[in-house]
Formats: sequence, structure tokens, C-alpha cells
Amino acid sequence: MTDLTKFTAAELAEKIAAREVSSVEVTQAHLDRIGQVDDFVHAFLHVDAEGALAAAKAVDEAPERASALAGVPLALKDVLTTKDMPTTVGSKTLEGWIPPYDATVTRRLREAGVPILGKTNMDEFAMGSSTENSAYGPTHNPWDHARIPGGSGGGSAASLAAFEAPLAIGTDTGGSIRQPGAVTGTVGVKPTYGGVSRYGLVAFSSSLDQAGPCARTVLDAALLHEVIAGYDPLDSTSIDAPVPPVVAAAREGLHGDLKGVKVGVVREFSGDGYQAGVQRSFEAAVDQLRALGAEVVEVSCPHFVYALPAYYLIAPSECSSNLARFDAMRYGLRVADDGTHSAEEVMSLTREAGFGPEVKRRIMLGTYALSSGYYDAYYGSAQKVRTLITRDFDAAFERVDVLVSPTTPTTAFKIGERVDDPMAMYLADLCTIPANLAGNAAMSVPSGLSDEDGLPVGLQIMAPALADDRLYRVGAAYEVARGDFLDRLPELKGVSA
Ligand SMILES: NC(=O)C[C@H](N)C(=O)O
Repeated sequence: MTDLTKFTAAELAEKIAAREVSSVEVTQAHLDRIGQVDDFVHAFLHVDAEGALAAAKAVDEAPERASALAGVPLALKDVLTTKDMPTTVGSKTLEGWIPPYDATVTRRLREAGVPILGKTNMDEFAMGSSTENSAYGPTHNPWDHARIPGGSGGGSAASLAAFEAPLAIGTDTGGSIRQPGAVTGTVGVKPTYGGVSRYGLVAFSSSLDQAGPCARTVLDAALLHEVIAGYDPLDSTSIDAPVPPVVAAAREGLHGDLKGVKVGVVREFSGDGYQAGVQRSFEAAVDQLRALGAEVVEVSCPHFVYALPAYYLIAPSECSSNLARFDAMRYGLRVADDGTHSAEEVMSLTREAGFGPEVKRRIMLGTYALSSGYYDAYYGSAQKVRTLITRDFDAAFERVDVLVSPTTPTTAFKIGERVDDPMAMYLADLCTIPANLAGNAAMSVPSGLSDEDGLPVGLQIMAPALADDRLYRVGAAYEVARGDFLDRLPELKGVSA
């Protein structure tokens, strides 16, 4: 029998629409796959077989398709609220919390007839680059069990690479969609800030957080992008503008022609600290873009090298304020509530017990950066750097249509390798952070496997705000030239094939 987990989302959607297969069959096939491999991968924190199958059945019984993805199941990062499933954000603080409302992204998925298989693992409050900061244990990279799947959205990316889901949702504050995409050989897109509603996205750093699509192909990501994007009055930073024509752009890209497209290679993102295999994969990808007809030039963005330090002032500052709401009174965990402690003691003991070390580190960094006397020197300077980075992008986009770089300096590192070295962990986002600080759109598309270690490498494509469609055109064209490589994914332990 055909293995329904091996198709793209676009193919599955067509088969379901033509009633060649039912959504129930497709959803069940993925639930079975999760049952077979997830003890090994640990991509999911919660699986909702009943809910997913009920949604699938509703699609099968509906007279009309609710969307282009109707019936195709999906894995949802556990940072987006779901009123019928727990939302833990990878933290003990919210263990068992069932939100009273759906995030706008969740609601749009349901309205589009997309069955939600479950919630995926993540670094606690999306702080991390390896999923090792999850309070529920790490996710493993399907390419190598001993390695990280990236973070914070490692669960979403791993679920795609392990064929547990054809589509997933991630969120990207500093790279949490793109870096996991790169190290698992999957596609991840951070849409323009404001392009996808943040309503119901548990906030880490509100001026940077952005939900986006994760998939195994560029066209699949585009189809999902179109379902979740668009203006939402419930999010004050949502952009009231038409969604860029991402699906049409992906289809155009599939013709494999990039004549007339100008591509800028970011000079600052190469050299020391970049693994040789990553560098070679990137150079080969640039050659392929050229072969597709693109005009390639080198572009300097001199302030990008300050993006990482600026991010580690801005993101922790916003986090220290956002996470103040976890006070043991309103949600989730409460300890020491035995009548012998004051309310303040209960709050502080609960925060001590509920937050992991990385979250505490960021709250302290942020509180320090915002404190009077230091505010101008730290937070204020970081905001100025943010403006300079935006100007670098503006200047670059006067010359080129898109910018490219490796998504990450290295391939997937070993579990445990960077846990005691926060700086090394932070460096995983060196190339992804500028797009978050400026608010523009960026994608990671696999550029095959590194010739050094046989692990996936990501090509990052960046476009101006509200020009997300450019990512899809270039990404899809490149993908055709690159060819398939997921068939080289090692067989997972415990899977009988
Ligand atoms: N949330 C993100 O986008 C991830 C980033 N690695 C961070 O730890 O902040």
C-alpha cells in the first residue's frame, strides 16, 4: 500500500479533493507514523488523535473544500494556544494549562479544514536553539539521534523530517523557524513581521515574535502561509495589507527561471566560524541561482555583525516584561500555597520552581538592561543598532531583490555540546537575527547535505517587508535545481518501513 506520509502537502490536498483518499486515511497514516517513531524522535508534547480524526472526518463529509489544504494534517508548535489541548510553551510553569481560547493561527487552521495532530516540543518560552531547554526533554534530529533538531521549534521541524506530519507551524523570534529548518533539511519561513497574527502566541519578545509555515517543500510552505496570514484586528501590530501572492510566486519559481532577479550575497556572513561544509554548500547554491539566470552580486551590510548583541538586549528586555505575568495567580503552576507564605513568597517560589535556567538568565539580563541608569547604555543602544540594521537592509534592497546567506554557521551539533556555553548556543542564530530586528521576511530552504558530515545545510533567502513572495519564487526555483535529498534520510529506529 502507498505510504501516505511520503507525499507533499500539495499532493495530499489534491488527492483528498479528488476523493482518491480520505482525510481520515491521511490523518490516520500520520498518527500511525507518530506512534511508530515518536518515542525515538520526541517531536510531540501532546498528540490529539481524536480531535485530528474528527476534523478529518468533517472535511471528508463537507460538500466543498474549505481551503487549498483542506484535510491535510499539521503539527502545531506548543506556543500557540489551543482551547482543546494543553499549551505548555515547553515550560513547567504552564504544565497542563488548557487555554480558554484559540490563537488566530489555530482558528484559521481549523477554518481551513486542517486537522491538528498535536503540539510540538520547543525550548522553554522559545528561548534556545536546540530544544534542549524544553522542560519535557529534548527532541532528536531524525538525521542523527545524537544531534539537536535546532530550536526553539525543533519539534515542528523534526516532525516534518521524520514524516510524522506533512506541515507544521513554528514561531521565529531570532531564528526559531529557520534554524531548525536548516539543520533538519526542511523549509521554514519567517513572514514579514505583522504578516501573521500574534494573537494567542504566548509572548517572548513581542516586537520580534512571528509565526510562520514549516514544510518539506517551498510550495507546501506557501500554501500554508496563505492559510495563516492576513490582517487580524486582535493583534495591534498586524498589518492591514493584502497577503503577498506567495502561492503564485512559488508556482512561478517551479518553472526554474530566475532571469531578471538580482541576488545579493551578504559579505559579513562568511569566513571564520563557518563550517567548511556549510560554506561549500552555500557557494554551490549561489552557483545554482546564477545558473537559473539570477544576477548575483556581493553586498555589504556592515551592521549585521552587531545584530546578535543587540538581540540579546532587546529580546531579554521584552521577555523580562512579558514573563512577569506568570505570577502563580493567573495561570498554571503554584507552589508553597499552604497558608504559611505571603502572596509575594508564593509568586517568587513559583517562578523559582517553574522557570528553567535559560529563562531565568534572560529575565535577569533583561531586567538589568532596562534598569534605570543602564537603560540608555544597553537597551537604548540596542534599539539604535536595530535602526542601523534596518538601514543596511534598505540600502541593500535598493540594489538587489533578495539577499542570501547560509542559514546557520554550522550543521546540527551534538545534544549536550553547547548546553553549558550560552554564547556558543546563541551563535546558531548569527545569520537569522537581522531579519527579525528589521521585521522583514526570510526563508530557509535546504541546500542539500554538507560534504563534511552528511548533515543538512540551509540556504537563507531574505526579502523586504511585505515582499514575502520573492522568497517563494527564488526558493522554489532553487529547490528544483537542487533536486531531492530527503530520500537519503536514515531509517529511524523502530520503524519497519
Ligand atoms: N526564539 C528564537 O527565535 C530563538 C532564539 N534562538 C532565542 O533563543 O532567542
